[in-house]
Amino acid sequence: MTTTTTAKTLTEQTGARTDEAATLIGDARGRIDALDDRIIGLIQERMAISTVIQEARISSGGRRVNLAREMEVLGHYRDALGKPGTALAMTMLELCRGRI
Ligand SMILES: C=C(O[C@@H]1C=C(C(=O)O)C=C[C@H]1O)C(=O)O
Repeated sequence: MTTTTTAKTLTEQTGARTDEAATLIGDARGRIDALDDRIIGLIQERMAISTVIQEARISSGGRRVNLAREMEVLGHYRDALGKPGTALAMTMLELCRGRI
């Protein structure tokens, strides 16, 4: 079987109907990709700090999870981003301390 790959034009890649809109979208997507890389890096940094806290608490005889603190974190995200912020924070907490 032979596979032929044809490069897509910027207009095809973006769904725009004009070259002007395609260029704007292409540039803006580049900025979004850069932001996503930074966000992922920040989440990884948060995971590492959260692990330090959890290990210190467990080593001291405590539990991995502290629900009162998690309520504060959830409230922080909800206040800033509304209901979807709560869902985002719940996913982030799961990344940081696993499923409970
Ligand atoms: C990091 C902590 O430990 C756990 C992880 C949390 C987090 O990642 O924000 C919050 C509460 C705890 O369940 C903490 O107590 O601050």
